[in-house]
Amino acid sequence: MSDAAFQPRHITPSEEQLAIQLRRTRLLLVEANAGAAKTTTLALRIAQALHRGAPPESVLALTTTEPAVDALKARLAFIGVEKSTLARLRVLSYETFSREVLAIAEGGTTPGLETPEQVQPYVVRAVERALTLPDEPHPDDLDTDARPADLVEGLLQSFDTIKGRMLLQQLDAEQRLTPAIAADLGLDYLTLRTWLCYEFIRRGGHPDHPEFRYAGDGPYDLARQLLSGEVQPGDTALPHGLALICVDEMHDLNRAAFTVLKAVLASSPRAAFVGVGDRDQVIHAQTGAEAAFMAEHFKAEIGQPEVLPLTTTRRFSTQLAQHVGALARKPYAADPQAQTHIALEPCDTPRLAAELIARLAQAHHAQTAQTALRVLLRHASQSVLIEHELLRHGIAYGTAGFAPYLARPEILLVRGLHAHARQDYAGFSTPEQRARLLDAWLLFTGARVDSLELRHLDARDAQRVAVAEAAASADSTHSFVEGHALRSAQPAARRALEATLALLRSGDADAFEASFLTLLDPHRLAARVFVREADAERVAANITQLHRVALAEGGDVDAAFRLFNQLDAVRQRSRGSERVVLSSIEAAKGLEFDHVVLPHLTAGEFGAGTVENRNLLYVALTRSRQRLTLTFDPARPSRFLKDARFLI
Ligand SMILES: Nc1ncnc2c1ncn2[C@@H]1O[C@H](COP(=O)(O)OP(=O)(O)OP(=O)(O)O)[C@@H](O)[C@H]1O
Repeated sequence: MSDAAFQPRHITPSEEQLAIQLRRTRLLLVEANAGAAKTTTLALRIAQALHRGAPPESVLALTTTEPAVDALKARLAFIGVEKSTLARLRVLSYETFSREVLAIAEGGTTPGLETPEQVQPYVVRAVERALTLPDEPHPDDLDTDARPADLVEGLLQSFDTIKGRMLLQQLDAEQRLTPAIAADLGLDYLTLRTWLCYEFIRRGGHPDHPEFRYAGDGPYDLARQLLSGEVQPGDTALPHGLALICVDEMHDLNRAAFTVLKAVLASSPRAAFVGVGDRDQVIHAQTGAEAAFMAEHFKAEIGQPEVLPLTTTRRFSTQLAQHVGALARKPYAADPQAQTHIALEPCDTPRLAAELIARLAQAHHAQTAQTALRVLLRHASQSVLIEHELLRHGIAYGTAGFAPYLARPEILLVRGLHAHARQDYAGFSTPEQRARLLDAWLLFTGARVDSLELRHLDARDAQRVAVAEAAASADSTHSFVEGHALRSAQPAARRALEATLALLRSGDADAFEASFLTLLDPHRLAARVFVREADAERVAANITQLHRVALAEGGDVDAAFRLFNQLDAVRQRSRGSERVVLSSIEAAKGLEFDHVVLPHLTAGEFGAGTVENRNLLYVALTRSRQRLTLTFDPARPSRFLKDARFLI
């Protein structure tokens, strides 16, 4: 085995980085600020292990999300790890890793459910079961006037916490569950009872594996089996003989993932471990993420780690580091060579901010350097006005973390309402566009496809076939909306949609301005369909923004909708852009961009002064390299601007 240092491409490691790259210690932790080269240094450490002769398959790197997986792979490629080697390394999210281990332990894969809407029926059944169980010792504590469907959102949030923190595994197996114990766990009794019923339904009746797994169930199920001894460290299902185990974004560890990590370490006792994280980047506290897993819990349950520093951010200037340090209330050193230009742009209205962003994007495209401009948004609905402005100027852009506004189901529905009212489907010229439009109609009307000829198919396939047939022409699309989507809509949805259609048929601009949102009532329309209140709010916000944009186009309602159609055609013709991207903050975690624009740092726009919002802002600000542009309404600046000393 050679111990010469791996020589990376593109960078010269600092002494601190080299110390981490070369350290062979069994347990090594690095806690450092955003941009201090944690992911890069983890990549260097992995490359060093390969350089020393470790087979790529003997390296396991775990992290929280798929974007974080991609960020680490990108860093490995950046420093010169060959593509063929990269493909053999195991860089995985906890969820994927745990499900892979469980598939081996259980002898087969378990179906995954992706959305809250897919798990909703199971949660509703669980509530109904909890409310009707015979011999319930505390029936008064289960009293609720709410409909089970209205409880689903809150329950799923509590389930995230129960799973991530492994709350029930903290109790004795024999302990009887009482309202007092529920309160000790920070839950109400109905939630606790429903959780037990939900797990009974999810796991019951299947001898080898659960009926399904939803987000967080991979690490939770594996951790549970590890604690109960069904899977043990050293079992063949777990990898062993690993040379190196790494964890990136370690601040996102929760109890379930930590339990999995402990078993991975115990199964490969000779492996070296390196974990890196930054406690101010915790944005998933609801799933039990806690910085303590890279500090006191680690020490108590795994062992005393060696701790090495990465003291200096390599990404941005000292000036920006001072602002971010003030926000996070911690020291923040930066590379004195790095230059980041910070521009504070007061914009009295969102429209002015959108115009500014369009100008910045245009100038950005005019540069020859292939640099990236990323507009980071707190809410997807904030993109409507900005995208509209970009499209009007023919400026190519992409999106990350959300769909382009003209393709969002609720916007398709509104455009489809207008197309239906006017019997003009010019904006939906291909069968694919009409199929997406019909999917939106079915989503918001709650109408089901119920055709004798399609009875042999399951509900989803039947809908796909029926929609594809109906989308073949504009006429058949119109008939499907009239004869099916509207006719079988739930009565309240149908009333709202028909009233909106009548309004759009009238072409009356004043009525459109005054009554469109009241008649359609997008929040209620969405609340009937989506489980999460946040989703209903998002739908309502998107439609409200579209309405505003339509009004700003002048008095002619039909002309505004024709413009949406034209802009959608522009969007589809342009191949999108990787150089100018509008994105959620979550989708930018772990990444960096030459120019970051953070619009709407205005009171009430970014969110209240909670730790989670502050950490989101911290993540957003620290993505920038050479330029950072912040916009805000000077009459109502966000308090975060003061906390970060951008404003006095
Ligand atoms: N030795 C080096 N010389 C110059 N630049 C470096 C060096 N090491 C890392 N960098 C650069 O520093 C920047 C930040 O690195 P990296 O993304 O690894 O930081 P991080 O701590 O993981 O950030 P975050 O916490 O935001 O995920 C990158 O642009 C990277 O290329």
